[in-house]
Order: sequence, then structure tokens, then C-alpha cells
Amino acid sequence: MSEKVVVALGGNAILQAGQEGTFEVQYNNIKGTAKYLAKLIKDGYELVIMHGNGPQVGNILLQNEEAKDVVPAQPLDALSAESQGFIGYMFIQALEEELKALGLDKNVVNLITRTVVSKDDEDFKDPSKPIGPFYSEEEAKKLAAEKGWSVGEDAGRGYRRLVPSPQPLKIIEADAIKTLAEGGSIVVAAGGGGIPVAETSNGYEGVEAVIDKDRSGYKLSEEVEADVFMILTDVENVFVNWGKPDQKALETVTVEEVEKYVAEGQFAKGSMGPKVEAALNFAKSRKGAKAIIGSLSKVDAALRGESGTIISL
Ligand SMILES: Nc1ncnc2c1ncn2[C@@H]1O[C@H](COP(=O)(O)OP(=O)(O)O)[C@@H](O)[C@H]1O
Ligand SMILES: NC(=O)OP(=O)(O)O
Repeated sequence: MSEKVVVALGGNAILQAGQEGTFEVQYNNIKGTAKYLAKLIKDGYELVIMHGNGPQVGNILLQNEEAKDVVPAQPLDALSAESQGFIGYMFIQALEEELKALGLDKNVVNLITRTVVSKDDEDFKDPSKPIGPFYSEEEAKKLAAEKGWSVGEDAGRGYRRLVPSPQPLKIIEADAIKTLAEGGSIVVAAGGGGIPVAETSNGYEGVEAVIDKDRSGYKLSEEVEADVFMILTDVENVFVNWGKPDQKALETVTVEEVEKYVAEGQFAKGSMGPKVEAALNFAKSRKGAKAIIGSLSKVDAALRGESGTIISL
């Protein structure tokens, strides 16, 4: 039987720092990403693809706020849904094209996905999710004072607007995603971590927040019973002593070893921290579960155990 792999794609797969967020730029980046993913499909892996939306949902929010006197602004959960729609559209187009070029005729579907969160999550008091463009410290502080935004530093890369990022509790559409993947479709799902919703007495209601996609990736991997959960970003490995002269790449490691590094405070809160937390949670979920953090350009080598940080029990 083929291995089921959930791939969580970082921001770089769609928009790199310093690039202008035009449709063309984002589509070209996704075309590059699709080449690597199509190769995995050709190699026989069953893929569920999820992606971030931090830059995009932040930009859509700005558009809504700037145009609010002409067109009513929509709530942040609806903007998450918009981002899933347009990013998913780019993935479907690009992947289908790459698969055809490899002689494969596969269904690629994008599923609007909701993720249950708690309205009492601590992050509503102290927002942690960076979205939208980067600003200098001075610009960010001015915007915070003028518009009442929360702002903060994003992993040493500049300042960004911060919005609440509650923990994902459950992926509502997980069964449908699993059925589609097992039926042979390539599924793009839970983009941006899923649209945040909270349970009500008769269903769900939208919650204004942006979920961390790596945390949702763990939930999704567990719920679709994936063999491998891969977090792809722009570094080939997780490092200890990151940025110091004695930094060291982690290769094949046990949960126990990584937990020791977490306890030492090795991984930054806004960047590598959530990835390591999500990977550890998946690796711990059952014997045989494998979590990989690595780079998109080495994705096939990582699945062969030859690249990336590979964590298991
Ligand atoms: N310990 C570490 N090991 C490797 N990279 C790290 C570490 N700590 C911070 N980073 C940074 O984390 C970045 C990846 O996180 P982030 O940019 O948030 O991911 P993405 O947007 O791809 O999901 C890397 O580019 C690297 O600069
Ligand atoms: N939602 C989310 O985690 O997006 P980014 O990965 O783009 O920050």
C-alpha cells in the first residue's frame, strides 16, 4: 500500500520575503513547488497538501480595511476562507499541469476546511500570529498607535501585525479529506490551518483568528492516519544552537532527544518552535509515525531518509 503523506508548506512556497504579492509572482512560486510535489505523486505517495496563508490573509485584511467605506469589510474567518479559495485555485492549476507533463491523469481538489478552536484560548489575550507585510519597528509602532493593532517582531525578520492564533482542536472535514485521498485524489486542504470556528449549540460560528498551519498539520495528519507528516520550509534541517558558531543540524532523532532540546529552549517561538512542537506531537501519536522538517527542494530525499530532520519514537 502507498504511504500517506501530509505536507505542510511554508510561506516561501507561495511568497518569499521581499517579493511583491502579485498573482503572477505567487502563481510562479506555486508552479515551482508543484514540480516537487508532482514528482512525489509519480513516485506513488498519497498526498494531502496544506499551506500557510499568513502573508495572504494579512493582505486581504488590509484590502478590506482600506476599502471599508466603499465595500463592507468581512470578518477575519471569512477572509481565511477567501485565502483557502484563491491559494487552492493556484495549487489545482499548477499541480494538474505538472502531473499532465509527467503523463499522470489525477484529480486535484481543494477543500474548504474548518478547524474547531476555543473562544477561551489564551492567545486572544496576547495575540501571537504574524500576518501581512513586514514593517520597520518605527512604522509598526505608529500603526499600532493609530489603528489599535497588536504588533511584534517576527523571528528577527522585521515587525508584523499580530492576530490571535488559538490552538486547533479538531479538523471538521478530516473524514472527507481522508476519503478523497484514499480514493486517489490529490487533496489540498486546511489551508492557513483551517478556518477558525467554535462549536455552538446547533453547529459552528466563525472566530476572528488565524491558526498556525503547522499545529493544524499535526491534527490533520493524526485524523487522516498519515504515515508521514512533513513540514517543508526554507531550511534543510532543524538546528540546535541556531545562528551560533557551534550550530548543529539535527538529522535522524528520537522524540526523547528533541524534547530535551525543547526543554533547553532551543527553538524560537514564532518560527521553529511551533514546527518542532507539531512534529513532536505527531511522532508521539503512535509507533511508526514519522515527522520530518526539511526543505521543499529536498523533499524526495527527505522521504528516503536522506535529508531533513526526521523524528520518531
Ligand atoms: N533552530 C532553528 N533551526 C532552523 N531554523 C530556524 C531555527 N530557529 C529559527 N529558524 C528560522 O525558522 C525559519 C522557518 O520558520 P518560518 O519562516 O516561520 O517558516 P515558514 O514560513 O516556512 O512556515 C527558518 O528560515 C529559520 O530562519
Ligand atoms: N496560517 C499560517 O500558519 O500561515 P503562515 O505559515 O503563512 O504563517
